[in-house]
Amino acid sequence: MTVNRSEAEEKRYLEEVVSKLHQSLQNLESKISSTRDEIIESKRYVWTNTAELDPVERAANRMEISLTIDHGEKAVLKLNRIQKLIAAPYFGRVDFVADEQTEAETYYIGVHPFTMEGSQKNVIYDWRSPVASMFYDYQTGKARYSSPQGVVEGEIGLKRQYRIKQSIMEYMIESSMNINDDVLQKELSLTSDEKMKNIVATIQKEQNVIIRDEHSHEMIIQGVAGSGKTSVALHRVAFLLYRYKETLTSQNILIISPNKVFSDYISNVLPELGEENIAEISFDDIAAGELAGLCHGQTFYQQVSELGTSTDVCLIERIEYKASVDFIYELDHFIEYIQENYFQPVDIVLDEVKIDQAEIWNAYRVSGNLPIKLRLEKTALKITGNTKDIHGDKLTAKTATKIRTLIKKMFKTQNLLLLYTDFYNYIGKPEWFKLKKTKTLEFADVFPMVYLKIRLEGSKSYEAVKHLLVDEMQDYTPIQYAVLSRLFKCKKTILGDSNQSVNPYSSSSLQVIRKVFPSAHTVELLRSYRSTMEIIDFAQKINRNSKLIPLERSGPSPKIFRAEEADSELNQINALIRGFLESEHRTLGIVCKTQDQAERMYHELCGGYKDFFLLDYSSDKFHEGIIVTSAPMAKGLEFDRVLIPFTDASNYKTEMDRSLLYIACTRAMHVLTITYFGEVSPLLPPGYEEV
Ligand SMILES: Nc1ncnc2c1ncn2[C@@H]1O[C@H](COP(=O)(O)OP(=O)(O)OP(=O)(O)O)[C@@H](O)[C@H]1O
Repeated sequence: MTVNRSEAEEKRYLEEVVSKLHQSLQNLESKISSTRDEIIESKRYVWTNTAELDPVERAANRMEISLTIDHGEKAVLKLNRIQKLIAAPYFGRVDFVADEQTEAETYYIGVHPFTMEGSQKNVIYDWRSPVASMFYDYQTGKARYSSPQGVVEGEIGLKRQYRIKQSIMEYMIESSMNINDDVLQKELSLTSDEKMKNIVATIQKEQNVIIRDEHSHEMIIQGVAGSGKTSVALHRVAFLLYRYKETLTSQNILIISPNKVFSDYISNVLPELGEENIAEISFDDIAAGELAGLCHGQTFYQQVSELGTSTDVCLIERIEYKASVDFIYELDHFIEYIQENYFQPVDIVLDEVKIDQAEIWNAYRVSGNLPIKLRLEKTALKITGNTKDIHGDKLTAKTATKIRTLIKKMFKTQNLLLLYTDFYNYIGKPEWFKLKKTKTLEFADVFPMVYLKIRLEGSKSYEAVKHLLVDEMQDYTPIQYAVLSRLFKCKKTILGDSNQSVNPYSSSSLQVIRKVFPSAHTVELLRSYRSTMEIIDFAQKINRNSKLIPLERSGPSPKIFRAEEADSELNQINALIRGFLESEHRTLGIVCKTQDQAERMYHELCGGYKDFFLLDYSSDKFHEGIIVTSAPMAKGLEFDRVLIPFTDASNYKTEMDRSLLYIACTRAMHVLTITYFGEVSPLLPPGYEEV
């Protein structure tokens, strides 16, 4: 029998669920309050009876207090979830009858699960539960899901989606009406939030496959702009934390993110899903940690800024070479070469001890494929362990230390900078290694150096990390991935879009990344959710990706405004800002090509507006309001409206500029406007000029 068939019945049922939730909330509140009293009382007891209690009793009391605190904290967590559920208890429903059963079960699906105290029956199922997967994977008709007991086959008789706000049902949609698109359209037409939000109510089938994948050791997600890569990766984390709750905690998951603003922007998603946030680190942080005390390096963004203005072909040549897969092979060859040729043993004659160079060489040869320093260590230990002095006695500690030092010195040099310089001599291209200043590397040399260091010394391990997320994969070179593989042996989810590189000279295509991770499972996301069809269409004319499928959501056509004079471009921008302030939209991104241009723009407009912010490489917060920034910084973010200034032919002309322009355009959800003075950039499509 189908329960709650009509809308009126659904509304009544919702009231019933909300009332149960309130009841549960009250119970929890009184439980928390009595737990608090209990803790205070226990502490007072220990405090006032300290003198009489023996150490065992004191320890037992402390243990009891800590257990009670633990229970209290769990109750507070549950209380927070119940409070959220009261506002929106569930968003979906499936009625499913398993093949061997006669009656359909009704499953209401929400962000968190809910069971009344003392009852076995779930009132609300967690969106990550096995049965909830059918909500994302099937319409009505034949369906199946995998449970820990095996695959369950059957039929979905009814499927519904709801939008509930402040405990009130705003709408409910039946599955027969192409629900996904309808509900999605409604969700996507809303104005942006200050932070990225969860998408549990509208996860799409192809996204669900990625979220629930349990088997891939490495998963690569190539997705077009706005296809939900970042959202999906975060939901995947939430799913894995649920699925492997016994062995995986948020402390075991690390995300390599492009910058702090991006980390702040995504920081709401996991807490919204009831999970703790995960730690983040940038590639620059990893390099700084590995090279601490040895040398400094230019950062990725400093390199991008330099390339924004430099046309130094030698610099570009150096960057391109070091961003190739062949470069890793050559560096590996060099490391093999020095292993064989830089170790030059000689006879040791010292303190009544004589060791033949052949013996040392043998010990070195059988010391295996270890990082060079460890190999030398092992060789030295082996020799000192096996050697006797001329009287047949074991070596004294002092002599053994001297011999170990001598053996380690038989390796030509362990100075990293010297070794790295030697590499370029070895390949016959000494001119390809240039320091920016004393002990400061160009960014293109930072990760080769880290790689060399790991091969020389071994690596500081990140063993606590059991799952690594890498966002914006296109901006990382093969050597960076080679470093990752050595530092992180854990499972990885790697995501990005090859069309959104902020540095085309060192970007990695999907094919290249697959060469580095040949056994990775690769998936593509082709549907774009962020921008209206008009904005997607415009962006596609700048950087075509024939595979991209826009979601059918319409809005105003992008506009290009030409300023009559240099000064009037600023007037035009002020008028567009006023238009934004009068609209219902909450975020406007003024996205310049470079950080210098963004700073200039910020200072020219500053003072005129409140909620006006500059996002630069040192920023760490994403704000609502008017945000002036550069395309490299805006990567990964989104705004209701985007305004791209200075799009004249001299500012946007190279392939790198094309990529930056594409990134800037695809940050817009609803409105895109472009301004310029002089000659329009040839990268912009014709037919959008406002007259
Ligand atoms: N299934 C979905 N339901 C609702 N919104 C979605 C869905 N998938 C993606 N979105 C929305 O689309 C927008 C883009 O998502 P996200 O930033 O995760 O995409 P991305 O592929 O990482 O983008 P980019 O590479 O362009 O930075 C976000 O507003 C996100 O909430």
